[in-house]
Amino acid sequence: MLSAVKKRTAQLLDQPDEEGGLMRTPLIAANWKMHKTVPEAVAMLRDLLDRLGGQAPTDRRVLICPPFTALSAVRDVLDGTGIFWGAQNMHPAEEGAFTGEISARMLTDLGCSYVIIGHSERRHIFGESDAFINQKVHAAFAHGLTPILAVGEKIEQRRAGEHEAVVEAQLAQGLEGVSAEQARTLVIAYEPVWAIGTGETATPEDAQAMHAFIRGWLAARFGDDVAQQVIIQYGGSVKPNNVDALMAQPDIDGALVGGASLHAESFARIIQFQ
Ligand SMILES: O=C[C@H](O)COP(=O)(O)O
Repeated sequence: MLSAVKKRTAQLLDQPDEEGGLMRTPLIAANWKMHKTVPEAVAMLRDLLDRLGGQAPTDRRVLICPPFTALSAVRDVLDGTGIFWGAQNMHPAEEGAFTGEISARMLTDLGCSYVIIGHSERRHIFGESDAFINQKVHAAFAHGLTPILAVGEKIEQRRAGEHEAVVEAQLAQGLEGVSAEQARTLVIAYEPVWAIGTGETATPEDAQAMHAFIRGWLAARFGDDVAQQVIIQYGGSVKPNNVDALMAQPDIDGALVGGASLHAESFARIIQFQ
């Protein structure tokens, strides 16, 4: 039945649709990575809000993940606008001698709703393991943060036909010990590593195929009803000129946007996908 699941946009967030079915509210997220000072962050968001008429759209969810240093200022600008803010990473411990790290408590103290966990740059540049990522997922849930678990294969793994196996292993290990009730609120971001920051996007069909595979895995692990509620974002060179085709795919429920989220004009257009 999963192939029959249609993405539906809601007039009111998180409400059952008119058919009594489950719906997935699209989630468009900005991952600013290591970009923007506080004044730059504030200026971009004011520009973005102007372009959106001062408020988040009601039929899709918008999330900004700035660097830690800008979170407080981002909260001050976004509070009351309906746009969410979150973090790009966190440490799984409550607190302690972890120089340079940030805990879930610190993020919720700043009003964060989401945290990106297991981004490929954390996995491949900073050597984060699936076991460590799994600890972060549990810590996020324990503090009421929604984890955005990022998964995706490298180009050599795709060429070798290993992409589904790679993603399956990342899901299985990253979600070890997660309950069905927790999984219901989860976000997965599929980001093929070869498409990140390269301008090379997966075709809508290739992305859809992997998203359907991920939803099938979630259904087998947590049940169909849970799988139908999980938001699965695509990330990797999402731009104004390709977002519509990507978002038209039935299992692509949102976008995790890097480069094109840094500028108000391009990010506003992505938010306003058709
Ligand atoms: O988290 C975002 C992704 O890494 C995508 O980045 P990109 O849009 O610059 O390719």
